Amino acid sequence: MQVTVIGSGYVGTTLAACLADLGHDVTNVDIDEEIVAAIESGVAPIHEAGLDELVAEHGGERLRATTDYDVATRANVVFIALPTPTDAEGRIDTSIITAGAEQLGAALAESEERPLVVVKSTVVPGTTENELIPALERGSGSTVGEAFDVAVNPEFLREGTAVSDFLHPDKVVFGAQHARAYETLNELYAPLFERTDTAVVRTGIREAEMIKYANNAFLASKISLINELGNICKEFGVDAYEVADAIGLDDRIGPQFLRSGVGWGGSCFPKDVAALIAAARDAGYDPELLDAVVGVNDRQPERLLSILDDHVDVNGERVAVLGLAFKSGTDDIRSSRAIPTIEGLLERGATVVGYDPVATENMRAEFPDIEYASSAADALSGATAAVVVTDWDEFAALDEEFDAMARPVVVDGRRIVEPRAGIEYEGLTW
Ligand SMILES: NC(=O)c1ccc[n+]([C@@H]2O[C@H](COP(=O)([O-])OP(=O)(O)OC[C@H]3O[C@@H](n4cnc5c(N)ncnc54)[C@H](O)[C@@H]3O)[C@@H](O)[C@H]2O)c1
Ligand SMILES: O=c1ccn([C@@H]2O[C@H](COP(=O)(O)OP(=O)(O)O[C@H]3O[C@H](CO)[C@@H](O)[C@H](O)[C@H]3O)[C@@H](O)[C@H]2O)c(=O)[nH]1
Repeated sequence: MQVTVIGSGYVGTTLAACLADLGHDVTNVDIDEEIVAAIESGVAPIHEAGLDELVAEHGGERLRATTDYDVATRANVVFIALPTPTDAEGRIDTSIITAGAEQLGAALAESEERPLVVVKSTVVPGTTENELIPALERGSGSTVGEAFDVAVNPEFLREGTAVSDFLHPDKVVFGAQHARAYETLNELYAPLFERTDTAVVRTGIREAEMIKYANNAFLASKISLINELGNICKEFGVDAYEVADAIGLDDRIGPQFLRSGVGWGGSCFPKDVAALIAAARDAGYDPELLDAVVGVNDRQPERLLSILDDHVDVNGERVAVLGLAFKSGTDDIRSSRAIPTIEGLLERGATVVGYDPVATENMRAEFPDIEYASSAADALSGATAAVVVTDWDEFAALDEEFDAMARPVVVDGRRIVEPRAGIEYEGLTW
């Protein structure tokens, strides 16, 4: 099929490269000329395992890129994968996606066929019907069902494993109003369904929008719950990881997302939970549990630092922050727990030295005045304490590097460092 993907960030590039790999002719549209040039020359514009290979294989051939929305006139399916950030009050900011939909509508006015416009971005229930369809109609001067059809197909990939998640999903969700839209999506995903045993959820547009938020709210809540239980475990001298392993054996709970520690960050959980809370409140419902989920998450970095305070007064001392990315496997620092951790250390008068295998440059833009080390060993050398914020595998192998610390206090927010004789080790929830 002929596919256009509007927006070529984490989701749009992964989606386009994977669809090209499944045999479709795909064109990414982005306002960023560097991204367009990279894809056209077969280079992935973002770091994702397996993406380089796909873009190298299909870029410039079955995978193209352009800044011109008019390419959508040739498409059977047009995905919208534009950003949906939050505004100052936590509400979803639909200005970018609405403007993009209107521009797409104008291009679709010239379409010979009736393409299916598929909302891939994460949008709160009602957004497609109340904002995106009207924007497409304004742009095209036509109505939904006449010049184009609309569906919602939320994305569940994780950063760091985006390609593998896309090609081996637990489920795909098709939200639509008419059989024709389900059939088109089915045809598009058919090569993937032939390879994998994927659950397909056929549902309405609002339901599909809500499933995405419910998914993320549930996962964020699961982590905040295990963090709350972990904090309680700590009070009783109980190892929260032993408890998590045991409760995870219950099929109704499951073993994933039970790693307690310094909390959740990233480009999705904080933004999506905030948007769901704001949308619920606007609709007249007070989401107390989700408020608490955010509250627990916001407090974990300060708990990490208060454990550090019990060991050492860091005022005037060098403190290493191991890990700056919001999780391992990515250079993304958006809402990383390292940010409040560094802020708390600076408030205490510490001299902060950060280390991350890939996220240093991104954190430097956020905190230009702290020191950055080129290895964990350099960060630890001469430090009075270290706090561990990201679960990079290499931190598990640290050993004699701790001997170079002025005082080997290690407070671990991710259960990744191996405790050993000679270090003053304490975990956040164990
Ligand atoms: N990142 C994830 O892991 C993830 C996973 C699932 C869903 N989502 C959702 O997918 C959507 C996209 O997220 P993302 O992380 O890919 O965003 P992103 O910021 O990585 O990428 C967005 C891209 O859109 C481009 N863009 C901005 N305005 C444009 C315009 N008017 N026309 C064309 N291109 C434009 C930007 O240059 C950028 O390349 C969001 O709604 C997000 O919540 C993200
Ligand atoms: O047991 C756990 C698991 C995760 N985390 C933290 O949770 C955050 C999010 O991790 P993860 O879900 O792996 O990364 P994302 O790439 O943000 O993916 C989430 O957000 C995406 C965007 O909406 C969704 O598509 C994915 O399904 C959803 O997992 C990170 O800070 C992790 O360190 C924990 O603290 N403990």
